[in-house]
Amino acid sequence: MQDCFVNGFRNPKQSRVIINAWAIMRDPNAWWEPNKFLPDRSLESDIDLRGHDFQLVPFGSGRRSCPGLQLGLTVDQLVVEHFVHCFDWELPNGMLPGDLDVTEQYGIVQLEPSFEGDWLNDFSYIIYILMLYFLFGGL
Ligand code: HEM
Repeated sequence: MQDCFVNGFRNPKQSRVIINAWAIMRDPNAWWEPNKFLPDRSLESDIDLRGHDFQLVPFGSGRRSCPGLQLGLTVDQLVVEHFVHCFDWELPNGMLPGDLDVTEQYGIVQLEPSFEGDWLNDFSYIIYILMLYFLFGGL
């Protein structure tokens, strides 16, 4: 392992580098009206989310990208389909979508169990363990 330079910035060996996907997703050079929630922007797009187009990297890119990509996409789709199919959604007490507080909060998502609560309900953690089980033949 060696130090390296990226765009003139020195990265000492063994540095931990965190890609700021939030900033990439809000870069006006990469996205039209980046601060607006426009799901339709994906309809006509040929941007690849498997790590080949760097303006959209939900699963990372390269050798350490997410091995659960296909499972993640499948499960997400199934969950949303079931939610839409099984429930009638509405906001309470005549609330309008604009009344919802969707203010962002600063933070980093970590994949680890919550030992304080009912961690069995932590769906991500169970999926993660299953993935390890299948990958390494049972841990
Ligand atoms: C929509 C769902 C998911 C998203 C958005 C997601 C996203 C990510 C991202 C961004 C990374 C880091 C990639 C990097 O460092 O470049 C990652 C790594 C990883 N993900 Fe996922 N993931 C998802 C679902 C899953 C699932 C379902 C599993 C397991 C069944 C999984 C297992 C892993 C593992 C083991 C790594 C570490 C890979 C490594 O460091 O070599 N992920 N994921």
